[in-house]
Amino acid sequence: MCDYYTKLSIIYAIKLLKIFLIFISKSKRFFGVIMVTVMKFGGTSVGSGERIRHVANIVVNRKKEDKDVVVVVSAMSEVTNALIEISQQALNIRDIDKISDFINFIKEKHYKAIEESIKSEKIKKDVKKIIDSRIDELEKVLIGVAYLGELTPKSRDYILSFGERLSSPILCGAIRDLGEKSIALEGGEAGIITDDNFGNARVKKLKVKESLTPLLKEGIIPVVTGFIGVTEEGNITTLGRGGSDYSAALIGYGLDADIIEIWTDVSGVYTTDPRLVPTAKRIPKLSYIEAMELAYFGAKVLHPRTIEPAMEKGIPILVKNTFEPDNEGTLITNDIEMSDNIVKAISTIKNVALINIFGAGMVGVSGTSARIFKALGMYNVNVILISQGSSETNISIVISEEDVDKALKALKEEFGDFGKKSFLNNNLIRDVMVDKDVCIVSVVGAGMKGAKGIAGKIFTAVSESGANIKMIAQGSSEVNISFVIDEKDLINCVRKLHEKFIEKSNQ
Ligand SMILES: Nc1ncnc2c1ncn2[C@@H]1O[C@H](COP(=O)(O)OP(=O)(O)O)[C@@H](O)[C@H]1O
Ligand SMILES: N[C@@H](CC(=O)OP(=O)(O)O)C(=O)O
Repeated sequence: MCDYYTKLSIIYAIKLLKIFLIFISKSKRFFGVIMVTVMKFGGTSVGSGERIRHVANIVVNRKKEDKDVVVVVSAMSEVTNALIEISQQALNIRDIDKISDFINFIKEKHYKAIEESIKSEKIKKDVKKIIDSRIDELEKVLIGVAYLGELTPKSRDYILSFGERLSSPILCGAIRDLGEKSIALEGGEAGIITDDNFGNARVKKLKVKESLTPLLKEGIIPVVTGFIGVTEEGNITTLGRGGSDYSAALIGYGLDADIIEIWTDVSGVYTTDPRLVPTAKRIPKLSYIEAMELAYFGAKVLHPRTIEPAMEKGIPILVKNTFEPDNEGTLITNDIEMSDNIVKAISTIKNVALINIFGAGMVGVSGTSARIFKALGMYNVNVILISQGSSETNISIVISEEDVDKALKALKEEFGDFGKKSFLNNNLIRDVMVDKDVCIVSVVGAGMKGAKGIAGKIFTAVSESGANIKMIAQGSSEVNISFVIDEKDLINCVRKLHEKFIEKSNQ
């Protein structure tokens, strides 16, 4: 009996708490504080008209829960890759017929999406008008590239921006079709102002609050292009591949959002890429630091720069599956959830190169590393991993494979010609060796901090998988150990680590 009354009072206490929380949220709104959810949908989530309509339904349902919603959308899947390819072809082959074929393909794809996602003839007509004018603009730029035989980083970014500038009006139309007010905006119009580092622009200013708050106050759902920003001079920039997640984080930061949701094609952040290891499991909770390490070291589900703005303001990030919206996904916050597993996840980066810089001349010469990194920085070469031997005769770095030529040029300019392998030449750098068929494997988990013997166990498992470790680095955060192996050994190595540290969790 007593049990019955205890249960009843708990139920009533929970109900009262819920009412109290709703009251707080409504009164916040009453006092002019906007409660915002930023929802970012990736390329696969808007990969067809049917999917766009499904996404519009998710957005509209959220709006009906009395939430202010800002949507950030990527290009339809494969469109950004196709834009990269055609811009390169316009430059190299300079074939106008190829450009016409591409334009027809893009037009058909987006027209089909409009037909499938929007029912109202009036809205369809409005959206087609926008799409027509953007595709016309795109065709002119591509023809310009072919005639001039010139593709600058600035014009390349302009071309790449069309992916998102075509998908956003369609999603906006589909939301309007479901009865909500919506406006499509470009990243710059939403207040993302960047420097002019085309291809990988950095944010200079955020005017997100000024741009979006008036719309939210009128009950409008802004649909913002992910991936792109604008310079103060008005040139479109891109934020790096996969950068729409970062756009969502910037908008969340600018609006002091309550939550930033990343809607994708998997049910959250997994213990490793589920495409690589089918037994990978969803991680229900991650700390910002763990998520940052995973994203930095290749977990494609999150763009590496997404975490920082959210972390700075303590805004939770929730990774959700568009095709399984009831799945809880992964919640990323400041809290460090200690699980039974010391190792929480494994991520990988392919298409990298290991550069080994040798030279006995480097011993005791202060500032050599600084000169190496300065030289690489001048050529915009991003260094992913660094390791220096204690003898100081060797520094190893890992960079993106596509940056190798630039890196060699930078080092030659700074240190003169190397390769003359004699100490008599008195060169600071005696030789530089490049290993291209390698990849990075990173093992991440907050529990690794201070855990004795974990590195030994990891490397034993790596050797059991048959892989040979070529370089090791441990980040200063101590929640990550990264190493380089041959790319051919990648799958076996990751599967072995996953089996040993995650599936059989007796670490
Ligand atoms: N640890 C991981 N957890 C989840 N997904 C991962 C992980 N590592 C890599 N991925 C890959 O990231 C993909 C989602 O990222 P992406 O293709 O950029 O999605 P979107 O188009 O929605 O932005 C997944 O399909 C998955 O294969
Ligand atoms: N469309 C851009 C930006 C992006 O973030 O896309 P996605 O969300 O589909 O990864 C790209 O492919 O790089």
